[in-house]
Amino acid sequence: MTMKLSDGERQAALDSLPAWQRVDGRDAIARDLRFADFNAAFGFMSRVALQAEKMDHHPEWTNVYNRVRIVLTTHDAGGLSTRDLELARFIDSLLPPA
Ligand SMILES: C[C@H](O)[C@H](O)[C@H]1CNC2=NC(N)=NC(=O)C2=N1
Repeated sequence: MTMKLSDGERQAALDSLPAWQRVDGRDAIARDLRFADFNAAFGFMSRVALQAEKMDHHPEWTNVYNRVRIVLTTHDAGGLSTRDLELARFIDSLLPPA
């Protein structure tokens, strides 16, 4: 069973993922992105979607034209887990350094 991160683990994880912010009132992290156009945004989302299926771990996200907001949390654990960190690192690996 996936366990929520402890307070210390959460802080260390956030320190290691500078492009991600905590979400107010939730044990979750978010990253806001802007692409050149819808095609670029949707191409990125497709790559994330394939990885999410592989991991059986899925983002909460919204897309408006060239903007994508991604929120990661582990529903089964009721908060952030190592699965979110793994998916966040994969997402970061697709993007230029922040
Ligand atoms: C049954 C299935 O394995 C689970 O519901 C998976 C699917 N994707 C998931 N995604 C996320 N973000 N959190 C989960 O707890 C989760 N659980």
